[in-house]
Amino acid sequence: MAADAIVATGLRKRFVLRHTRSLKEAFVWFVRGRRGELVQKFNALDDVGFTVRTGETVALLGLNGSGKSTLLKLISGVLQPDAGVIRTRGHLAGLIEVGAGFHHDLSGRENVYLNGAILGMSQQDIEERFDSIIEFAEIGEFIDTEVKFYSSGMYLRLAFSIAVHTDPDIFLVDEILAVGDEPFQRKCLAKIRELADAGKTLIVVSHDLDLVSSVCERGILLENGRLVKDGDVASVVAELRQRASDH
Ligand SMILES: Nc1ncnc2c1ncn2[C@@H]1O[C@H](COP(=O)(O)OP(=O)(O)OP(=O)(O)O)[C@@H](O)[C@H]1O
Repeated sequence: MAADAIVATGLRKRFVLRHTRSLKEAFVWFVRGRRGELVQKFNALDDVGFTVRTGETVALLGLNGSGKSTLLKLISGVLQPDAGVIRTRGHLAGLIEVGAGFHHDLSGRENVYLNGAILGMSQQDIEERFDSIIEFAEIGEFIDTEVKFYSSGMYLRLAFSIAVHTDPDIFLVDEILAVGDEPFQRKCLAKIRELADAGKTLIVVSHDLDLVSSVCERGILLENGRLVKDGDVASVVAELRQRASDH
């Protein structure tokens, strides 16, 4: 039986909704003995729990602001939950914020080494995979150009290529297809399917419901930070479409 790749229980993430208060509001708050909170907070995720088995392909679905990216960031460890526990097993990689680990003043080549190291590759791993990373990214002669001059598509290509070359057990994908052109989207998709066929665990966030239906077997639906449905992708997509039309 497959092991658990991700176990999440009782996850809560709170964000500040409003920082600024008028001087009067701040004064009233102060003279009333600082009761309540001066900043207004809300739960971007509230009591979210689920288990993903190794090799499962899961789509995180929901309308804008429902908490999908926040959940992905908790899984990746970029953010820590305010309550609850998240555990992952194996090497994790993915595209959460495209090129987040990139250093703007460094060239593509230098960023491959930097990013590769951040994602857990040794110097030797990177050297061995370097040509393949560049070839997949189709960066060509721009490899020695500083990445601040890259287009958003070029950024995406390089970041995606580095991430897939780290040989992850769990691959997280957030709206990857948004900035890539069509040929590159197809290539990414083929790579993602290849990872899924190789038994890797995939977590995908996308508003392209046809795409996630074709890539993922399971769907998790979030609404206002709460998990409202978890099941086979077709039924969860149908539920989301229903809720969206009632919206
Ligand atoms: N760093 C932050 N500080 C404050 N609020 C945040 C922060 N990150 C996210 N939020 C808020 O948390 C809520 C959930 O955001 P999140 O990006 O997870 O939603 P999403 O489902 O991925 O949305 P979308 O489909 O629009 O990408 C939103 O209301 C968002 O404004």
